[in-house]
Amino acid sequence: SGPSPSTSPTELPPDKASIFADLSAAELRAVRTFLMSRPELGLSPSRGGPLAKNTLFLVELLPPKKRLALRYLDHGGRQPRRQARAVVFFGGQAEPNITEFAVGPLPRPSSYRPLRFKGSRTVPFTARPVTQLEYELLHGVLAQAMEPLHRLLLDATGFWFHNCSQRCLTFSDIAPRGLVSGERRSWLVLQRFVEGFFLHPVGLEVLVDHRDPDPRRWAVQRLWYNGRYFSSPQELAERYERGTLAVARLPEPPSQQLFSSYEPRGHFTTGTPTGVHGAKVCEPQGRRYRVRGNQLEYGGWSLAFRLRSSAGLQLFNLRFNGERVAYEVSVQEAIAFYGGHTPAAMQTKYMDAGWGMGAVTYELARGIDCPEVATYLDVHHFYDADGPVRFPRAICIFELPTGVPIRRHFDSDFQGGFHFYAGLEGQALVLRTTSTVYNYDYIWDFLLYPNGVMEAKVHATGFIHATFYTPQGRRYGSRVHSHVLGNLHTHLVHYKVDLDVAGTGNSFETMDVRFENISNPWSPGARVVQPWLHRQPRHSECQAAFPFGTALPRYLLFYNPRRRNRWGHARSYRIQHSSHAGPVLPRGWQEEEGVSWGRYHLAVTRRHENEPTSSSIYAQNDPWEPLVSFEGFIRNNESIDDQDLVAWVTVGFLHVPHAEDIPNTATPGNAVGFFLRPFNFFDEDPSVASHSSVIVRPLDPPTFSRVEIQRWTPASPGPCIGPEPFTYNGTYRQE
Ligand SMILES: Cn1cnc(CC=O)c1
Ligand SMILES: [Ca+2]
Ligand SMILES: [Ca+2]
Ligand SMILES: [Cu+2]
Repeated sequence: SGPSPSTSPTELPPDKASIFADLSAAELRAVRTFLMSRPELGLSPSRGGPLAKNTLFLVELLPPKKRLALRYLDHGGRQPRRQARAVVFFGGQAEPNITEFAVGPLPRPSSYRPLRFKGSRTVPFTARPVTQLEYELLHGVLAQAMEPLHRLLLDATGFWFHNCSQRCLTFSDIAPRGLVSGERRSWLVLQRFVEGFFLHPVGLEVLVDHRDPDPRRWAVQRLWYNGRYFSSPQELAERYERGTLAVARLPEPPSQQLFSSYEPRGHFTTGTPTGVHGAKVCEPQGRRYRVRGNQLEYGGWSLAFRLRSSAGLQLFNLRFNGERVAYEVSVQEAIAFYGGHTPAAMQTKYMDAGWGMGAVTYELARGIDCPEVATYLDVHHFYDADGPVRFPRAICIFELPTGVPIRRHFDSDFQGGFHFYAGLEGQALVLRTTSTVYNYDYIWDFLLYPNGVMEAKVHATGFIHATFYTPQGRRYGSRVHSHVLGNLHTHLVHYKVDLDVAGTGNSFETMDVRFENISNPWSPGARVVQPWLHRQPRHSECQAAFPFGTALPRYLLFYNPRRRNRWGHARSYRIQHSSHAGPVLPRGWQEEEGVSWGRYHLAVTRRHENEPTSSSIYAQNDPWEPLVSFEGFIRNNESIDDQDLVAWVTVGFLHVPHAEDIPNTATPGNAVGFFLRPFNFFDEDPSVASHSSVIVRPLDPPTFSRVEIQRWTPASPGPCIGPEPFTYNGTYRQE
């Protein structure tokens, strides 16, 4: 079970990690077969047919309870039962609703039970993510509604909608889908379907109410065209036919070198070659990491990983030299809240767990998304499907030469020579996947360094979510092409970090500097003003929630109050943000309730099994009465002294699109994340165990004609074998 390498043969995963492994294709099928066989559920296939039916939407691993997992991992206890989480859309009932079930035991399920959300909240049917079937029906309703506008669309864009085989229009849908809980009405941005269609809005936006399970009752409620609102397609068509409409006639898109294309155009003035391959990653003496099933080992690090369809990468049982640092580190949610002049722009508040963020993990291009020499793993998702869908090369793992040493020193004798030079070349182990949520591509990385540092990082790339340019739009972003506005938006990403620093009993304190003004002990009458370490133990959850708008202390320390290192310091790990985040909305304003985690740079809570995630797949379509209210994790202000703590980390940045976001947002400068850094956790830098160090000492100073080179790896790494030619498949098929 777990990811299956698309290359080297799968060794049997070590037992321990497999309790966290994603469900295999066979297990996913077994869950579906079992649930489909239960007459009381009345399940129908997801594809085709009416919306008003009961369907199995999502199947993924239901991770074991931490208590049972630790008993198995640390105390030789019984292996926890392997279960699945199954999300069922009961659209075929008089009172449609969504119910989640635990199904097991795997691999041969024989029972299921409902899963309860904290507060026993039920999931309204309107909160469900949009399915492929609903999009097909939306497309049909829109095409029908656009018929009266056929002449306008042809005149203004040269493209059209219905009965279209080429020069077609398409659309991007906006969420949230309305203004209050229970609504399901989406603004649709019409675009010309060319390469990079996200950058080709035509100036028409259409609001469709698609709440009813019967699509025959769906209706267009409003339209916006080139700066004006209309109540129906007929009203807009009449204005056009009467010639009283300001028509935005778009230039014919060129047959090649579209501004939204990656095709090379122009040249660099230096004339340095780009028509040949650049630098590559090389492993001249083979791999220095081990992947067995979903267990990853590198240097002192070991961890279990999975790629859950609902939200993405999730690490478990992170240990360094066999000692646990964290029980879980996982991506929770990624949001992008926009501003703009068009209705779609001002409405767009994307919450990507609601868009299958963990399931849109398309094929990684070898040598581009990851080095050629990386290990590529296939995964299976069961998300809005009728069986497991195989995503080839969805994960890659590789050792990355960072190009900067982990540490080095040149010990000068300040007389033209040196006492010694020493250095340790820098590498990190990278575990990577991507989420392509329509226009945007997130590159999700976890990096393991040999000195006990782990880095979580996300790069944003892909197409900006753009809207039709109007002069008023300049208040909300940059004009990036003749009819295109790049709308401002704030990206926020939320991580769950269940640190277990040398055990589950942890406490939390912050540390920064304050200044003291003391009499100078070696110069009577003089004063010394100097920094000193101001430690602030945080005893309760409210004391450990750091909202945007207040400075985050620079040292955020999680420690085991009963464990000290050799020098008498509490063994700690530090969270260090790399982020330029800010609030997406004022606190408490409508949709902000659905992303209350986004109020805080960091919040530290006591861990609870009924607080497994800070968001959900339902937040996007019902942010107003969120099923998961993160604020509720903090509100009861529990003690966090010597408890099993979870750190909830928010990182992000304000993105004001600019001309250089064309054709795509580029990764340099668009990465945020955080570090987990040992702070007196060890007695010294644990990377001293690495045999990659090199020491050079002069043998005959002051002539320095000869040096002694001490190393523990071969003098030369040897040749690099060139990679095979590039290949790419791009498909992801139900198996
Ligand atoms: C449709 N959609 C949902 N999320 C995105 C990425 C941010 O723009 C797009
Ligand atoms: Ca709490
Ligand atoms: Ca913990
Ligand atoms: Cu952006």
